[in-house]
Amino acid sequence: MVLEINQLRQRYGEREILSIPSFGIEKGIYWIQGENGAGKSTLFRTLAGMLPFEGSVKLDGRYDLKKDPVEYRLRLNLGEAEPLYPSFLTPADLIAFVAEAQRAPREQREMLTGAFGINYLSNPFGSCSSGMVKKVSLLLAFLGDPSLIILDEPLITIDREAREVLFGLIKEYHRNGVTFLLSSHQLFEQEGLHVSQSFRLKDKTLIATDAL
Ligand SMILES: Nc1ncnc2c1ncn2[C@@H]1O[C@H](COP(=O)(O)OP(=O)(O)OP(=O)(O)O)[C@@H](O)[C@H]1O
Repeated sequence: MVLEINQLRQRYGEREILSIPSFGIEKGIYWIQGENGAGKSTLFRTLAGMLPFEGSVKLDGRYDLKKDPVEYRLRLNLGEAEPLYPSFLTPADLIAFVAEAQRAPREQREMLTGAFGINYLSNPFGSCSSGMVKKVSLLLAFLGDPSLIILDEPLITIDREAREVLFGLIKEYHRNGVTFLLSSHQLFEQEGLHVSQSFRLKDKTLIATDAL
């Protein structure tokens, strides 16, 4: 299995947000739905190793988030819904930093920068449009050699052209064996993206739904 979750519990203070007894997915493209506040972003941040949690999460049947934190993080990339970067930082610096951390080759970095048409790499984030910030965050999610890419609300603020680039990359990476977890309040099927299965985050857990 690409991703395996067991007895996952997540809370903010006293308030429990997630309680997932078990969940697993094989290779594919998955759509995670859920009402506002259901806990999608919390789940994604937990899976990306950004929040402490109870339970276990494993990638590729062997990399345990708690026991193999570096190997695990090299194989899971998260594109956040509303990325926030320090205003003084430039896209060029951030891309170089993440590329190094994810051991991404220079050609991949250049291919992605070109694909998203990201110019003005040296202007700090403070002067970038929200669409540009989002495009940089999406680019970062494709760096390296991930098994799983999680994109939280990837379609917000990006224009039609960037959306086409994004769907092209998802399809290409998927052909090369990468699994995707996507959340969106918009329908992916209308964009020509075939989703393997869809899940709904409800009552703190993930439930399979065939109502696509
Ligand atoms: N850092 C935090 N501290 C305390 N509570 C939080 C924190 N982040 C999120 N929450 C709460 O946890 C719940 C789940 O939030 P989350 O952002 O994960 O939901 P979501 O499904 O991504 O929602 P949306 O579709 O609106 O983006 C919400 O009630 C939210 O207010």
